[in-house]
Amino acid sequence: MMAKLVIVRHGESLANQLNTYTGWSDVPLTDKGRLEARQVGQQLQATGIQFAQVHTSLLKRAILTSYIILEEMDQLAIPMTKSWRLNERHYGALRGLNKETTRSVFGVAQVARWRRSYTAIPPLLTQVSQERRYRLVPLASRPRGESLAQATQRLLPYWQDQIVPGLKQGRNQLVVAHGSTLRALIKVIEQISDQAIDGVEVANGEALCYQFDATLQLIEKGRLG
Ligand SMILES: O=C(O)[C@H](O)COP(=O)(O)O
Repeated sequence: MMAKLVIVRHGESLANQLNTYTGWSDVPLTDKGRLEARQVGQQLQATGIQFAQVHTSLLKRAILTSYIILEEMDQLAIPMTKSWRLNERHYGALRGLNKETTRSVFGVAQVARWRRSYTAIPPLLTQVSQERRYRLVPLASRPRGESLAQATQRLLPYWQDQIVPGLKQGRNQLVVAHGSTLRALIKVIEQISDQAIDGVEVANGEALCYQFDATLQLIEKGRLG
């Protein structure tokens, strides 16, 4: 039995527009971001794919992108799971800072490491988030800043327990998440090395489509649009 996994990065957010580090900041979509979401939804609708389940984060830019996609596909009724494990990599004390400004303060090489290396950890916040949405996440599991490697570790249980079983049963899955958590997922699915992952980018509103067999062997990979 074959199943498809479609992974989509949320549309442009206000922070993307302002070129600031976002991470766990809960920023809204811009009008352009909503349009990007609508376009992905229309492209998916045109393929005729039916999803069994949608997975997204606890951040509204991804949640709203999911809703817009499902609305375009007339599939709003499918089960949706929101998990902190799909949240963007936590950018620690960099969040809210302008990416260009940090290049002039910390240097191009350091910023490139923070943004694309697998193991670089950004400067940490002094406290974990106390927001209500994370109340079910143990304090010790809440990051104050993460490397991509650390974000991959907290994403993996979700992938294994919530996404893989459906794929093995031949049920198509949609994941709407963030630049770095999708890089983590792509790394796991395509078995990309720690070094090579620094060259992987996912744009706002970009969708990748994977086809698996019942043993989770990757049969095909495609890009939508
Ligand atoms: O959290 C962010 O700032 C963005 O989602 C992704 O950041 P990046 O462009 O440094 O990968």
